[in-house]
Amino acid sequence: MARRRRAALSDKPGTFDPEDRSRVKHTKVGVWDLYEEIPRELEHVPGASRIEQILEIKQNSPYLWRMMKDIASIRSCWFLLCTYALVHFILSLLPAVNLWFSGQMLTIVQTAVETRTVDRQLLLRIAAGRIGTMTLQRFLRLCSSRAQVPLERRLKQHFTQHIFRARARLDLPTFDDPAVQRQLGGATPPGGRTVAAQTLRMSTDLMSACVYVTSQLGVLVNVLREQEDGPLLAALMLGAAFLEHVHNLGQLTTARVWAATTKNDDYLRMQGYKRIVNDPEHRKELIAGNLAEYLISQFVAATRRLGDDDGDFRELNTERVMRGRFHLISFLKGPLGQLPQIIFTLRAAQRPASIPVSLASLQLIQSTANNFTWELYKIYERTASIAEQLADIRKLYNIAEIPNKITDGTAPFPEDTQKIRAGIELEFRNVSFRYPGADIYALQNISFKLLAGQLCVIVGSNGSGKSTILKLIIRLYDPEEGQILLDGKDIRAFKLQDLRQAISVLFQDYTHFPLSIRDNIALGDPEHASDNARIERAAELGGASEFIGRLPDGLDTYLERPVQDYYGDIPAGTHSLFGRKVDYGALRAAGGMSSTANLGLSGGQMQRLAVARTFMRSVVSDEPKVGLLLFDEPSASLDPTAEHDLFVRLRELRNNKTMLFSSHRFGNLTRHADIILYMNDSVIVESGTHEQLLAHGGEYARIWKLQAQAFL
Ligand SMILES: Nc1ncnc2c1ncn2[C@@H]1O[C@H](COP(=O)(O)OP(=O)(O)OP(=O)(O)O)[C@@H](O)[C@H]1O
Repeated sequence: MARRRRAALSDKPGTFDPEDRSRVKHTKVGVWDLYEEIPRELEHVPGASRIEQILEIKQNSPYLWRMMKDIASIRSCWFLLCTYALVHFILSLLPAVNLWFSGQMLTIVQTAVETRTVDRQLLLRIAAGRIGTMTLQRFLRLCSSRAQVPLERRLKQHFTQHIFRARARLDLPTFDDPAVQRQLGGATPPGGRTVAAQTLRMSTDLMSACVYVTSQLGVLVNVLREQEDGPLLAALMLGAAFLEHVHNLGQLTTARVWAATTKNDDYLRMQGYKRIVNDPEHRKELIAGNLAEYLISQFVAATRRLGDDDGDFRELNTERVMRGRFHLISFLKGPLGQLPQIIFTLRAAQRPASIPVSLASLQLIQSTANNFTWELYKIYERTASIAEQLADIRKLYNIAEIPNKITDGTAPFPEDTQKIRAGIELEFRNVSFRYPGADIYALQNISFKLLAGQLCVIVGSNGSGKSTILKLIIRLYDPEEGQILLDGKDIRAFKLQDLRQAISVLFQDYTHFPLSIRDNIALGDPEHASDNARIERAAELGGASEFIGRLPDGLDTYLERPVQDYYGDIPAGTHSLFGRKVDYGALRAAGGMSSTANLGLSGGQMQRLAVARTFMRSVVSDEPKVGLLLFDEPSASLDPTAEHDLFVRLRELRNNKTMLFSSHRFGNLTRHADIILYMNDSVIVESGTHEQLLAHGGEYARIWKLQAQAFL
């Protein structure tokens, strides 16, 4: 397995401070600044970092065992796994068999030179044996690739499910936590191959290397036993081969903790210019602003100023490492490699009567020694990649155990399922809350009570905390202080599953899933996802039926295809393929543009779909499971008629459900509200009914008059 450079973030504790000159070495690499950590322990002891890696391997090896057990438990993996391992075991023995044949062949030649006779039988057997091993080798390679493909596919399926499950179960604050994101990222290494497939290859490579080394050693001992001066020659040859690898060792021992950055203004701006020119997102401004000529001249000038320093970090760093390879040993290793032959020749000249070994066997010993040390060196050199691989396995398993920050409750909700028909009572008691990592309170000492079946509208300026109230009710986050009660009981006591089942929420920043419109609506109530009648009714109530009917694929239209089409060298006249517009540059996807832009759905239409999904959950159902409806600006993108229709429909359909709206609009809804909360700067400033607040003549009354005048 090729050695993979650890560029990812490690999950080790501690920090890395590039400014710490005592611990970090700084090197200029073109426009880049490379900071490499000097290993803390045994800094000047060669191989110290290897010891560290070996300890890491030991620590993580139980995870390898767990993965092997998991692999073995996958359907029909056992057979494939055994075949694959056996094939590689035999394959790694074959070089030694070949070597043995070579030795036999040399003996025949030697006898032929000395006695002028050839043992034909033996020669034929050896020839047949060599052909046999070559054929077997080809056959085994074929078997290996036949077993490897399905084996890796099954591993990928199994561990993709593992990752999917691990990600899907995380709650919002946990998922948003940068440390968790880093942990999740670390469990899915770049390059597409799964950790399991890489582990499989690593394990087989390692097994093959061990078998290879042992068998080569066997042959070497066998050959040397028959030679008088063999041990001396073997020592010389092993020494020469070892020297070659010592030279490489120096190259490959690089710091494991490092970081590179660039502050070069020209380089940064050039990358920015490239993005502007490549990204379709910026094309409008580029053309409208007549920026092309300016950008070209700036780009050319920056390239000129940078000269040879311009380049991606990896590219420049590789060049730097390659330059460093030429040092003394690289000049010496050639002549040193010839030393055994020179000594052999000198000894032969000194004592021609007792030439210790034939020149042919000398070659055999030399190539065996070379192979032997090379494989040994490779095993040693692999410790770094084995340590990394085992750490990857640990990370893969650990993501399934990331604890959620929102802890689950134990009490069922509602205690009496029939009671939900009458709505849910909601109370906030002195609730204060800050978003994770924020210093400022989003809610401060919020208290209000909503009786079952009441309609509440929260109004207030941007950022005053309206949406946050809704997010706390559904327990996306928990309050820092205070309590939220449903039917008189703290919501933290309830089972999360039950709580979220009883509440329906339409977020202001709702998202549509990259699925068909049908699935998007159906996900409002996964239990009835295949009930088309319900889906159609929800679409109708959401005011979405009409425009859905005009789409060529109707409910089966994909809002955003989760899979891109791939194109080869198709002629430019092809404007559509598979019923979709051909996107020649594939840049649209690269620029993050969704295909809803192609669909041509307006913001209001998208909002109607979101409302339809909410209706699927809350009002289409015959057996009411939802008792509290939360709407965050549900009409922000709707025209006045659509907004009016939506509110009328909502009031008609809600029965006794408790409803809570966050809104910027006064009038349409607030007039019907049992309670209005007027918020400013994270606190409730005024509360009461529309009439009460108008009579109060405070901020609510002032803004209501302002809005009313604007529409008069
Ligand atoms: N995910 C978040 N992380 C950190 N701070 C946030 C987050 N979401 C909101 N905030 C902050 O919390 C405060 C309240 O935000 P909230 O979204 O509740 O306001 P809002 O009244 O709904 O505003 P709007 O009318 O613009 O929707 C704001 O200061 C906002 O910047």
